[in-house]
Amino acid sequence: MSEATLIDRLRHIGWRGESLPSGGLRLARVVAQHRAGYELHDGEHLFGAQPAGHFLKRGLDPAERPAVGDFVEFEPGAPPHIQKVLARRTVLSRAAAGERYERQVIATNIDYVLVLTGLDGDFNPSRIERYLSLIEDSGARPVVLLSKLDLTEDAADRVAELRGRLPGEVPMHAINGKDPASIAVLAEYLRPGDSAVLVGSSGAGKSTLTNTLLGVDRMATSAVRAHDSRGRHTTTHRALLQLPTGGCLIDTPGMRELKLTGDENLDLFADIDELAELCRFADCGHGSEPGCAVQEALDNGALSAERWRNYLKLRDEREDQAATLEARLRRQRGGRPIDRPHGHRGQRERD
Ligand SMILES: Nc1nc2c(ncn2[C@@H]2O[C@H](COP(=O)(O)OP(=O)(O)OP(=O)(O)O)[C@@H](O)[C@H]2O)c(=O)[nH]1
Ligand SMILES: [Zn+2]
Repeated sequence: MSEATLIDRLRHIGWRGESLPSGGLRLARVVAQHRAGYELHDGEHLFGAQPAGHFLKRGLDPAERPAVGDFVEFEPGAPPHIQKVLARRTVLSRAAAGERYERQVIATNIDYVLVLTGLDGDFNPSRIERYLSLIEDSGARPVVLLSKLDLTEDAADRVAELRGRLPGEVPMHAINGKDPASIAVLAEYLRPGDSAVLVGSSGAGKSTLTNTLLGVDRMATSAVRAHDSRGRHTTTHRALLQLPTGGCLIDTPGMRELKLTGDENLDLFADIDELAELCRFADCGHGSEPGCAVQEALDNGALSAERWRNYLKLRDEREDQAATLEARLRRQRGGRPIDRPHGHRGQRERD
């Protein structure tokens, strides 16, 4: 096969590089990760692969291991072995569940995160703010999608409420996920070579919208559903979908439970920080202190009580994560010789 064809195929699944690897290595994208290994896609075929030994070394920062979305150089064979992870253009991460702090890479090289919420009972601005806070430092751009426009009578009010709450630069679209007209609305985020992930709670309409974007008819939809119940196998099939618009959609189970990492600035709430600067006391607790600018804004409606509560919640969660992270770094510094093999590690994590 010609080099041009290989490059063209890789570009369709989001590769932005110029030249293919030499020395017998080949290039592919990680589309799924299982306990038993990785699934790679080269733009044409899906196949299993194992990480080379150096990725399994103890003490290696988990963030350096191959992750969903990565472009990797692999050595063909049975099985193929991943040798190298190419530089990532964006990294989505979250705090791993559990008592021990761990920052986990969920997906890389994602251009757009489509945050989907139903305009019906699922509508929840606080959840949208949580997603946006997580995406904040990833390099990926968030797009807020409000589904079930056709089912909701007060859609316009909800859209206006959210528009007033989110920063103006975050694109927002109210859609009917079943209507093929949505494809045109979303096409600018799904252009050839772009990668998107679709996140949102159960029932928000992720499968429905995915099928619409794929142009799958109803029969095929139920076939996809039947597959879904079989779990792991489905992830394989649906892990990287090449859409007719030219972009690709990455479906990773990692996006389902999202915890802050402790590194977020909560930029979304910068106005609240500015407000707090105006309080009479520098250490104002924003409770019953006189001259509290936050209370004043809550009283006169400039700041909504719900948004304030969500800010406090996300801030507490971030502080907890940051404290756990700090404690872990201290343990690492204390417990290891200075001349340790991965000396760059602590440095990176402090960034
Ligand atoms: N009328 C209408 N129904 C929708 C729309 N989006 C989703 N639905 C319906 O809402 C229900 C849930 O949609 P799904 O696509 O299964 O939701 P999901 O986000 O994939 O849910 P999980 O698979 O549990 O994560 C289905 O009955 C869809 O037909 C929409 O925009 N309009
Ligand atoms: Zn105050």
